[in-house]
Amino acid sequence: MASDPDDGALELIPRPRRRLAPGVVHVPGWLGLTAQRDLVEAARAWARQGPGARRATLPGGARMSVETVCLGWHWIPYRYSRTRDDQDGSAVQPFPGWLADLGADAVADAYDDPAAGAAYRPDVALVNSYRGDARLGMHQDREELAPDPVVSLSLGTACVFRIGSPHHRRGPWQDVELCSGDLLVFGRENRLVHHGVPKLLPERDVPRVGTGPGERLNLTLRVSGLSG
Ligand SMILES: O=C(O)CCC(=O)C(=O)O
Ligand SMILES: [Fe+2]
Repeated sequence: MASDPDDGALELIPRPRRRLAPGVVHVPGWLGLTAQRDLVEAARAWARQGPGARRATLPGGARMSVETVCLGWHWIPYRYSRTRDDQDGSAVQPFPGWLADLGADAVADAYDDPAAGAAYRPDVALVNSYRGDARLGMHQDREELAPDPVVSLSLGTACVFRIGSPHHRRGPWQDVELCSGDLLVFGRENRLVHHGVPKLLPERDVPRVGTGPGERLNLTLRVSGLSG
């Protein structure tokens, strides 16, 4: 991703890119400030449209603490729909072509594999907003029928991102800090890795990207493998 001129000042201590496990790559500061601000603005517009973002209800009746708006396919625990069945039933918002292009760049960069990037056409995004004590329990992203990687982009307040293995929901796991602008890709043999967000790190400085006080936004891009 092209960097923009005021990015360097924020990275006083450079954080190197890291391969956390086979197919799992963390690229700190992948998005420049302008791109971060543009994405936050886009996320605000998506959350204003129609019935807006919502805290999804889990099958047991509990509500998630994270607020989500979906693009392309609407995710309801644990399935996809073209309509917002747990809201007003309206059609899900379209998945923009420019976001698919961004996802393709992300995969190409993270895997250092232009062909993998060119082949990547995500058609689902979950745009998650975390505030206060919001967190996300350990889970797998497994409602998709396609094997393609998941691209995650973080904006605003930093968090602890916990990543384990595809085989066990409990540890061992690694805790990684995801900061504004960071890219994380998980795919290949770790496409079904267990992961979650146990807490936000609001004490961290956050670049002014347009998120609310203490707010973290995360976009996950996925290939549904669904048609229709
Ligand atoms: O917020 C994050 O970093 C992860 C989000 C996530 O795992 C999901 O939406 O399935
Ligand atoms: Fe996930």
